[in-house]
Amino acid sequence: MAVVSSDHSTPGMSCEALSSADEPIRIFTPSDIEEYNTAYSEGFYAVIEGFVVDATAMVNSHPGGLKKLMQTNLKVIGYTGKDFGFSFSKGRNAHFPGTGKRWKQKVKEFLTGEKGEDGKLKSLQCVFDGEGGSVIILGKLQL
Ligand code: HEM
Repeated sequence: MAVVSSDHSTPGMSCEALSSADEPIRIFTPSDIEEYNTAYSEGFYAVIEGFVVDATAMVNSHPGGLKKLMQTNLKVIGYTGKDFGFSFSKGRNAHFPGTGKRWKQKVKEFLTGEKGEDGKLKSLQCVFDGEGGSVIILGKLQL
């Protein structure tokens, strides 16, 4: 089976620095995410570099398989050693550079995009290349 190794790791691609504290952004707590993932058997929220995404559309299409996708929010994944530390560009589960690049481009679009009726930044879809699937960027995680 193919393994995505840390050879693809490109820390400069990380999106964490793009975001500031005073954005009009939807905020989620870890329990919001855990509760959502428990309550909706077909819905799945994940955290990528501190941004909360609806990854339901990836459930049946993640090229690395369902098991790995479902581990996304666990502390064994990612680089922080804590829950919700997943990144496309840091850590042993790093993905191909094109995936991180698309992600960063969409996070920038999200952060500079329109606001919805609630005054918060509107959700934005991020479609990955090929059969890579898609996620919807919703907001930010507050630990
Ligand atoms: C929301 C979280 C995730 C998203 C949106 C996502 C997305 C993707 C995408 C678009 C690809 C295809 C392109 C590429 O390899 O870069 C991919 C492949 C892959 N992903 Fe993920 N991924 C997520 C989480 C994870 C996690 C947590 C792991 C491992 C623990 C993982 C392991 C893999 C592997 C092994 C492949 C390669 C499959 C192959 O070579 O055929 N992914 N993922």
